[in-house]
Amino acid sequence: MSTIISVFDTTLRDGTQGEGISLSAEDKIKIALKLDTLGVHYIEGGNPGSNSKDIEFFQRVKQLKLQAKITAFGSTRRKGAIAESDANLNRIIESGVQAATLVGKAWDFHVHTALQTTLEENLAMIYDSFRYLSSKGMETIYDAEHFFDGYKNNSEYAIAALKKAEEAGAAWVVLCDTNGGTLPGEIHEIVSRVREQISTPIGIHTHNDCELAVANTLAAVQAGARQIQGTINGYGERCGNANLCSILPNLQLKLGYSCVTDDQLKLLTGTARYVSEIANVNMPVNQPYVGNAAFAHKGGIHVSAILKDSKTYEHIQPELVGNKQRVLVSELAGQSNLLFKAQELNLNLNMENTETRAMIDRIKELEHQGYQFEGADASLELMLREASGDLEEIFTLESFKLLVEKTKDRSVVSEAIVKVKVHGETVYTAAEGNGPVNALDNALRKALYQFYPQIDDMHLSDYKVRVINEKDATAAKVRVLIESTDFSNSWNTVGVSENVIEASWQALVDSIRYALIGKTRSPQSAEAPRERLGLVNH
Ligand SMILES: CC(=O)SCCNC(=O)CCNC(=O)[C@H](O)C(C)(C)COP(=O)(O)OP(=O)(O)OC[C@H]1O[C@@H](n2cnc3c(N)ncnc32)[C@H](O)[C@@H]1OP(=O)(O)O
Ligand SMILES: CC(=O)C(=O)O
Repeated sequence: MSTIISVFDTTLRDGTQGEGISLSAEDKIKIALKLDTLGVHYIEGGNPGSNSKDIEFFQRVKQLKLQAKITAFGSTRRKGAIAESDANLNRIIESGVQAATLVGKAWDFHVHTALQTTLEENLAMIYDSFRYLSSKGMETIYDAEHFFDGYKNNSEYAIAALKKAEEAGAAWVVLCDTNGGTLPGEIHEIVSRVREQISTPIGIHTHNDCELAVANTLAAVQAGARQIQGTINGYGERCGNANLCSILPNLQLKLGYSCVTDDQLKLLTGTARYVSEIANVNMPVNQPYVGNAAFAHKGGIHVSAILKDSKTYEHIQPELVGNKQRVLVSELAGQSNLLFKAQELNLNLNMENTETRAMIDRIKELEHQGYQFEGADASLELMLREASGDLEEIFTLESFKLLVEKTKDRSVVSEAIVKVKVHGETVYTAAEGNGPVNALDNALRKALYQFYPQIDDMHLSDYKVRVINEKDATAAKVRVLIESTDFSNSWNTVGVSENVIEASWQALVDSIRYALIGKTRSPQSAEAPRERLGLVNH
């Protein structure tokens, strides 16, 4: 039977103390539902004594039937006051939650400097506050702020602070590495010593200022802590909190503790991405376990080995945390990368013949010129389909012209004239756009619509230009990356040239070719009358 670890999520409280993170009451509700499905045991919703958004959250969350306990956060009573009249403590009680977390000082230096009171008064503040909330039938959790710094400075006082909370009914005493400056060995030693003196279950709350929050949490658990506090994606004050997305799989898959069920652990990647979407913060691609690149293989030697057995370059099966294996194709690719991609696409690429080697050489040469296929899967797929003879011709370009006009009384208008050949027929169209690329896109679609009406379902969703060799100033090459979407998919294409219009054209054409793979319609069955579209035959 594996040891159960209580998972306390503070994304909605400490997470929102991270720079750039702000969650509405509605956002918090959505995240709480997701956390509940993930199986965390406590969800710290916020600080009802702080703002009305958090008060709204606590009112609304009561209507939901969650498995997790919702906890409200606050601090011990103000110095020189009585707990029963403390506005923040009363707000916690009024919020109607089952559990409360109170932060209280455990470092004598903080008592003198931040609170500017006596050591005795701080102990009384802890005792009174816990006694008051416990008397209201609440489960109380003591976040012993700066516990490790306090213990190193005055261990007797730090332990006395824990004992006061224990005496007053705290269900958990949580040792906080508030400044994030403690090292794993120290954490292990101090937690072990505390266990000898305190019978209340111990929790751990660490910050990531030395990039050790996860390691420190693991060290604490190995020394006997049984509650872990942390946030999704490690959001939190300064450098962040301990990242539950790393802690949960480390504890469960590596150390044999039980945090959530195996099925819930598979929801981890989805939860991390969902929370980052709601928080509007891009997830680092290389985030362990849940990042997009956590199981992405780029080096040819790696890919060659994972094709034989994934274990060669993967420390766990990505599916255990809901992630998946990916293979990137770049100038570091070998034939194995292409073989993997071809298998993924169900393409018959013959590794024995010289064409595959030629294809790798061509990809490497294009990457050298500035193309980047790892961010342009659709352009790569088109190349692979072409090489395996599995690509129908959508159209061929005869010519295009662009006109950009700025007049005194009008804003800038771009016009594109496109001449293409489709199924042997020459089509000539003109269209305006709010920029040259948009005008080209519009004119090309107009030309193709009668043959491929499905083209209406897709649109460009992102357009990025990057100068590749800055030194050459305006003569530099540019790389254009286009993201396109239809109702259910999105895909990326790339173009490179010294001319931004040409680079955009390449990426645009790839985007449209990709969208129309396997969707050719005969001209006879086209639905839209050519006249309506203003098409001219040549
Ligand atoms: C380690 C942590 O992450 S603790 C959590 C930190 N999170 C937050 O601060 C976010 C929410 N905070 C808030 O909304 C506000 O700070 C409030 C509502 C709590 C308090 O606001 P204010 O009354 O305006 O006080 P302010 O924030 O300026 O200062 C904090 C006060 O709390 C006191 N205080 C700090 N810690 C404690 C404690 N553990 N117990 C009692 N009082 C405390 C400070 O001494 C200071 O009092 P002072 O003004 O007499 O010096
Ligand atoms: C309580 C808390 O957030 C800390 O001590 O870091």
